[in-house]
Amino acid sequence: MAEPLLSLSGVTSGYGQIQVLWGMDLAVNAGEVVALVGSNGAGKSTLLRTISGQLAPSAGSIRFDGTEIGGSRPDIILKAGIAHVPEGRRLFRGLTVRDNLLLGAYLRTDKQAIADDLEWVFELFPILRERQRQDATTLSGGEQQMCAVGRGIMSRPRLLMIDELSLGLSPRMVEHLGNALVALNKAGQTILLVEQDVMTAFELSNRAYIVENGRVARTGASAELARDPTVSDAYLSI
Ligand SMILES: Nc1ncnc2c1ncn2[C@@H]1O[C@H](COP(=O)(O)OP(=O)(O)OP(=O)(O)O)[C@@H](O)[C@H]1O
Repeated sequence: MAEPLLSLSGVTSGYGQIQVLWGMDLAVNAGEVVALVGSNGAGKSTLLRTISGQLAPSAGSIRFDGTEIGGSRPDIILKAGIAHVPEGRRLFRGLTVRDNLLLGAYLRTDKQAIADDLEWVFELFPILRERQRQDATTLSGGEQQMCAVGRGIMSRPRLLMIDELSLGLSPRMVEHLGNALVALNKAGQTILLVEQDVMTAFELSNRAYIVENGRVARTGASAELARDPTVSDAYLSI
């Protein structure tokens, strides 16, 4: 079998003296949607930050497309093809929706392809086309999430990582974003998704990892995990 697009083996990481990840193993194959679920503080965001280079792993290996990227700078990792949509969206105040989206393409020089990708983002999220000249931080929470995901898409990543897609959003907005993710994946986008809402995570993904205390507690096909009563008893209420 081909090597996974992303593979982590024995990754440990944290913040100074505080160790959060204790030997994480994880793989994402090209074309998959993989979800990370687990309670608050389990280490899911820390894992994404370690993959995208905001944190350097203290041990273990992170391979992307056959190359070791663990400890590389964030811009190198972005250039290698990993985009990180952070928790809390982090849009730039004082910049329009359009300029926030274009910032996602700041490492690219292929003007026509950038224009095509902007059009693709507007197709996925038509409200962003309407609001493109508005300050991005004046958008509603759901629209800001669309803009943050769109900014990630604008780097034309081979792996799109999204932290907390549904946090604080209405069910209708979550459905809308979920549909966009399905469309993106159908177009070939590989996605690693951190999602607090376990059922949404299982519905949107092919496989899932349940993270507990910085370790993988369970992994498997999302459809099977969703049917497993030990999983639903333990995690559906978090
Ligand atoms: N900047 C930081 N400095 C120190 N400790 C941190 C920092 N960010 C997170 N932590 C700690 O790391 C642990 C894991 O946090 P992390 O945000 O990765 O969890 P999570 O699984 O993403 O949960 P949540 O959904 O609540 O964000 C927590 O104990 C948290 O307090």
